[in-house]
Amino acid sequence: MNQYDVAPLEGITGYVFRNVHHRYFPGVRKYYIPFIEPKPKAKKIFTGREMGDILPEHNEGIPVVPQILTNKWEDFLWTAEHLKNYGYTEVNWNVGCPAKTVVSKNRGSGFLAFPDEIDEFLYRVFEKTNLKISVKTRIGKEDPEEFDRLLEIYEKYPLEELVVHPRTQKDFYGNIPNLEVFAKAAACRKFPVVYNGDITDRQDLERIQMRFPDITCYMMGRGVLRNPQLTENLQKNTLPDKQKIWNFMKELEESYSTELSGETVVLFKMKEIWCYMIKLFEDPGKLSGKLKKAKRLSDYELAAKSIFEECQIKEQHTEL
Ligand SMILES: Cc1cc2nc3c(=O)[nH]c(=O)nc-3n(C[C@H](O)[C@H](O)[C@H](O)COP(=O)(O)O)c2cc1C
Repeated sequence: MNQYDVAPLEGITGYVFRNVHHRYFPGVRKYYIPFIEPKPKAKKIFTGREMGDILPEHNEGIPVVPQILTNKWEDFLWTAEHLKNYGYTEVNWNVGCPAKTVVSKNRGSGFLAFPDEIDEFLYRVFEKTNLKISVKTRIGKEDPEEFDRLLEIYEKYPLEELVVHPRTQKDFYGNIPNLEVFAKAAACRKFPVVYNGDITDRQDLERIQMRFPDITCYMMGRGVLRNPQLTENLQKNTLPDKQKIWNFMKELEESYSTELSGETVVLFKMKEIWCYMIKLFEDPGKLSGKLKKAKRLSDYELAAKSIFEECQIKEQHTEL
């Protein structure tokens, strides 16, 4: 039986999204919390956003894993110990983020260019903590060939699991996931390996699955924004149900309106999801423009409702 995880998507899959998603589409194995950046010198351990995301009362009954973004093992351990105080038993390390601001500081996938430092980082972390540590990685900074050495290092440590997004930092979200390189991770017997990248429907999943029958766990990010029912559709072998997705979007908007202050912020949050969700529909045409231009929630709601009422869900596979 396959299992499905929801990827960390900074600014999107926070606790509000997570709670509504879990209510509508239960059965996700793990929801990853978007990255937390250690701030050992700051007055507050966690920012407001980070705190909102990790509070146990914001995640009741939801399987969540927090994620840390740093290239300093001391800072990782410092934050991980604080997360332990909130009841977390597993922490994920982000060596995948391709954003320029992160990579320029040799963090996220920028750190992949320093394999010896990665080795030292993991050695220190495993030496000093009994928390379960999983890693979310890309296959290299510049070149997919870098993955051989990286995998060799990962295999030295008892990782809880290794999530692999088979692109380099340089690929960003271009090119297609490199399945030849992913095959090397899929052959690993030291720890479970999770596939992540470009899964939007059953067709995508089956393509990966045929090639890697031993991989049973899949993490999905943008595909869940395109179709929030994706995890359920894959679990139950069903197609997207417009009414259910509409109800989900309505409740998400209500939850954001309760948790956030100001119509503009809620509008921004909903529109961000629509950047991906619009690709679920056949020919949204002018309605898509109306939704993008909406300045009030009432205008947004009208445009969103019209798309759900007037446009068919695409049967054919679409790019993300
Ligand atoms: C808007 C956005 C925010 C993201 N934030 C994070 C993050 O906080 N931590 C992380 O490890 N990856 C982050 N990612 C990467 C995703 O988790 C995922 O690895 C990537 O989107 C590929 O998977 P997908 O094709 O299923 O979307 C982010 C991606 C996007 C598009």
